[in-house]
Amino acid sequence: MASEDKNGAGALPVVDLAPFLTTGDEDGTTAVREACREYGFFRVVNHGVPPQLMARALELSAAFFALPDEEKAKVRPVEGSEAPLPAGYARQPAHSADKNEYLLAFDPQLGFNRYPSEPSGFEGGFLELSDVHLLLLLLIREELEECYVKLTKLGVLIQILNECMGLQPGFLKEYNSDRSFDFMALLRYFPAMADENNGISEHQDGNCITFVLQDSVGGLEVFKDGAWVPADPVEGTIVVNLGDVIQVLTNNKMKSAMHRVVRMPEAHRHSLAFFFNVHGDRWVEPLPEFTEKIGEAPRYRKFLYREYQQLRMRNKTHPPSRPEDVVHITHYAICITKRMAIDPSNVDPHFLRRLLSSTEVFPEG
Ligand SMILES: O=C(O)CCC(=O)C(=O)O
Ligand SMILES: [Fe+2]
Repeated sequence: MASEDKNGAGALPVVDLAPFLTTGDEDGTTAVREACREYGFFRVVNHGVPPQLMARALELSAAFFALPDEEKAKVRPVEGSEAPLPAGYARQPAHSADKNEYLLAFDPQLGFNRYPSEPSGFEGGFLELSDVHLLLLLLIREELEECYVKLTKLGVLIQILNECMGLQPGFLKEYNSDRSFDFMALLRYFPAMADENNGISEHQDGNCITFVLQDSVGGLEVFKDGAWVPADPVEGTIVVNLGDVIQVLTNNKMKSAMHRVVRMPEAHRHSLAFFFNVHGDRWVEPLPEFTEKIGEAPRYRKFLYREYQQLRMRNKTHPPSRPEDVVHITHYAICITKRMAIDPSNVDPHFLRRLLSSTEVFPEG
């Protein structure tokens, strides 16, 4: 089911979902489990999202971002506009930023996605430029909504994770059965400057699982074994990364993947990230299978997902001036300290280094 990615396209394990999607076969979860325990990233093939649809979604996204700002502002819930937005989501700046810009899309059935009304009068044969824009936006709606629905289905991965975690069959499926907190972000990154190439700083996603589609430019990097490894584009594949919710449920046994995006010189990069989320009213806490049943102390206190999502959103809308005030999952970490008598004048520096890097002293975020 899974194999190492040997084609130089970033050292991500590759998971073939064909057996699982066709027969529900959950064999071969070992490699997924290892990938999740090591650094929380893998790549899926035969995932059920048609490659032409993926390519088309990225193409149309590029066409969207190439529109003038005032056309984009009609569908983006920008500052000052009245476009609807689910509670807790930030409005975006009306003008292009210097590193990246994005468009959020929600479940088409929730009615938050905003599109212009049907353009009329095409029969006349002559299209005003703005009508061309309208037509493009309608096309974008159709294809992106199809892509959204297909990516929602990729959520079956939760059942593979359930197996990997050794949970009761169907537990995660039920825990994560509501889809109303999912959303998708279309992203465009600007070309790197001579002295600055940050696209998105290193971070862990706060959600459950993220699916990333990317064009051929590259720039997504994963932190693995103390180094940044490129998750290079491989046509037709989807990059999967685990988020904080899975890390908390497994009491740190599975990793919320650390990643970042580096901008490339002379090229815009387009990607599409689908955030598979638990419902905001769900309590998130380490499961008994990873705590009391194995005699381990919980490393996080329980929290409502909605509360964490709002704190994370606040990081974006009101960025704290001190980096230590940015909210990460460590906000809920239970610090397990060890009391011991140490004579500071007589400490072996190797012992001290090991002690300081011990997750029992400073739980990882
Ligand atoms: O653009 C990408 O490849 C990843 C984006 C990302 O990490 C995020 O939006 O959280
Ligand atoms: Fe991310």
